[in-house]
Amino acid sequence: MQMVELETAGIVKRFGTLVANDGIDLSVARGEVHAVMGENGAGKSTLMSILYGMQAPDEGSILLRGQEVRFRSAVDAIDHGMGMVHQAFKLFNSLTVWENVVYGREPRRGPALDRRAAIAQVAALAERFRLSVDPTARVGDLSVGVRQRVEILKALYRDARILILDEPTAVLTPQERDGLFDVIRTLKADQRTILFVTHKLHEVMAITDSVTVLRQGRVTERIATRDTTPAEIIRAMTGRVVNLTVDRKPATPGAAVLDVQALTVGTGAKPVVDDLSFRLHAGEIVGIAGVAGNGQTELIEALTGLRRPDGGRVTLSGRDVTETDVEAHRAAGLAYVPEDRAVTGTARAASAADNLLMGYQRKAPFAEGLRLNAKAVAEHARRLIGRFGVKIADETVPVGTLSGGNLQKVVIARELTHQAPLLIAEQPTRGVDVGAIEFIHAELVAERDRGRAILLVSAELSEILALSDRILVMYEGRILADIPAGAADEDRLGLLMAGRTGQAA
Ligand SMILES: Nc1ncnc2c1ncn2[C@@H]1O[C@H](COP(=O)(O)OP(=O)(O)OP(=O)(O)O)[C@@H](O)[C@H]1O
Repeated sequence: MQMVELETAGIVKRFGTLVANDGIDLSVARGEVHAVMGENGAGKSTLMSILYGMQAPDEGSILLRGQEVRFRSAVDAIDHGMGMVHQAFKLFNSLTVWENVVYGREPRRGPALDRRAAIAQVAALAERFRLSVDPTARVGDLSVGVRQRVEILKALYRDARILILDEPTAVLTPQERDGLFDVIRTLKADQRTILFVTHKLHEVMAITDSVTVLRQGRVTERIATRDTTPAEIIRAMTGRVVNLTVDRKPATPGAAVLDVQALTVGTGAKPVVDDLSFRLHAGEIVGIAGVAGNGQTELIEALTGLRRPDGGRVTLSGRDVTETDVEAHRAAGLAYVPEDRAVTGTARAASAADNLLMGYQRKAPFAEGLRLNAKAVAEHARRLIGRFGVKIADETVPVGTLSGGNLQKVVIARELTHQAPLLIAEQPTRGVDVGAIEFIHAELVAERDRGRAILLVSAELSEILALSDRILVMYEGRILADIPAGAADEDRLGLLMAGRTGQAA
């Protein structure tokens, strides 16, 4: 009989009239990898933030190894052996790996920080848990996958017995994901307990021992992974059957909507975007695959008017927009779903209605002279909230309190409903649940079939493969390969994304 490491009994958390956690019982054995799943807004993040001491529950209790605990803060939770790797890493980019890991708990020799001991301890910890990382490297120079390892090291350095991983694979390549899974296995062998929050069913099946499914703040399923199936988990999450494959006919591309010629961002010997050319046509979805940090961000900034390129030309619907700003790009026919929904995608303090309108307020039927037609704005918002299944009380609520996935739906809803010839969608389904992924994918394909040109940037290779008619692989600022979707698979793309053309050919 395995020992129970973590238990919750009847956890309740309310926000006004909304019950985010409605009596949650969780039970996780020591050394278990336990998945926590549920639709957007089901209450996963709320529960994790309670387990990590960031919020106090209104009711219920947490038991660690049979003892009831009450965390007063995250520091208190850490002192009790809790660790958490957030989706947005909390590291200092200008500091080294070891400085980040020991920060706040530095080994000392007398009053002075013992640098050598710190580096040695971090190196030993990395070796023990097979977290390959150079302790003296600067964090800002590291890839996303390695930075995630630094976060895990930070938790282990504080002797985390229970590690919460919040959608840890969202930004990883397949190879990095496999590396993370190896680390998880090593942690498990050392009797560490893992809570794995994810929307990805294949990962749950691959790495976890058991699953708790939440729905509207309640547990609808608690089962050993080997005794269940993805379809059963989906039913527990959504109460319905979800189609995981995208129905899609071959594309019939029309005229070029976006023409990028010799685009360069950055100067010097190695620009971030390096002499890059491609065309995107009406009625096709072109996917950009690449490990974060290979120039995709800068490419998209240059294509959307957020940044002036240092060379080359961008033509949108026949207009040269190279030197123009975002507004001019929008006017020429750009819709844009940005990667960072919380910062550039939405205004957190503004209502859902305002967020669903943003950027389009001067168009009919919303503009009435210099004023807004409030009725049209509200109706438009209510229609989109219903159609996209945004979980929100009504359109007047500020979007800052929405769960991550619901915020993403707001951005997608806004950008899909305006008939711009070009849609640039960055990580369109990051953090959204299976049901919403099914819906968003079907909408993107429908938009393509209506003749839109869609540029899809995604770290999710299965998404690139499911949707793209053509795939461009970016590596070090260049397009390393331009392949028809039929000729691509995860392994080949993974190798290309790591810059390895030889093996992939
Ligand atoms: N500070 C807050 N104030 C008001 N409501 C909140 C707050 N935090 C969360 N909520 C609400 O609680 C519910 C649960 O949100 P939570 O973030 O826990 O969901 P989730 O399962 O993590 O969703 P996702 O998969 O989208 O991240 C949502 O309806 C959300 O809008």
